[in-house]
Amino acid sequence: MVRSMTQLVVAAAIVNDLERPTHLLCAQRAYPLELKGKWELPGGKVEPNEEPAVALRREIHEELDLEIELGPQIKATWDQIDEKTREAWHQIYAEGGRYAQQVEGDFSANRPSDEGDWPLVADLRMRVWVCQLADETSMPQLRSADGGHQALKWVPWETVLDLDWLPADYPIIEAIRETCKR
Ligand SMILES: Nc1nc2c([nH]c(=O)n2[C@H]2C[C@H](O)[C@@H](COP(=O)(O)OP(=O)(O)OP(=O)(O)O)O2)c(=O)[nH]1
Repeated sequence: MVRSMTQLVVAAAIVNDLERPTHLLCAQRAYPLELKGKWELPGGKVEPNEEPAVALRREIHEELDLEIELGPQIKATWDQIDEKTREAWHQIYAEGGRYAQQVEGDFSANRPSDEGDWPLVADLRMRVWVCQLADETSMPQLRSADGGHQALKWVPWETVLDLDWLPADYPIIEAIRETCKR
């Protein structure tokens, strides 16, 4: 198992109801410029010595001012970044930029992980849980302190894959949808 060299990202697939999920909360990135406009799952990088689940609650609190209940983890169904995803990242970073080096990096470092993490660009992997809002009456909205996103929306399973997701997210969103529609 090789994973010590990679940075762990945690993300929440927030659904309207863990028992009967019909909609997924999708977030649109505002930065960096290369990723602006792409959709993703809210979350972010785990800090050194931080528990992944704690990091996820922290990120969701910082970004959306929400408390979440964690449901099942969506484990990776594939373990290597594929050619299509790599191509897509290359296009995004064609002009260079803050993360360009990650895309040029050694993808083979992103090996299968016993924890079920999904491979992203070169030195990132992502752990994903299906979640729901702890208080179902709360309305997700962007905090002014969350400079990272420009929009949020609840999207039904039927159209969720029509969004312009970050390239590595397509198989992840598919797996979330399959799990939730079961
Ligand atoms: N949050 C999130 N990040 C994703 C997804 N898919 C994907 O490729 N990523 C990538 C984009 C970024 O390169 C990285 C997450 O970094 P981030 O910028 O959100 O992390 P952060 O909030 O801790 O912010 P920073 O301190 O690094 O600026 O993972 C996703 O669905 N959600």
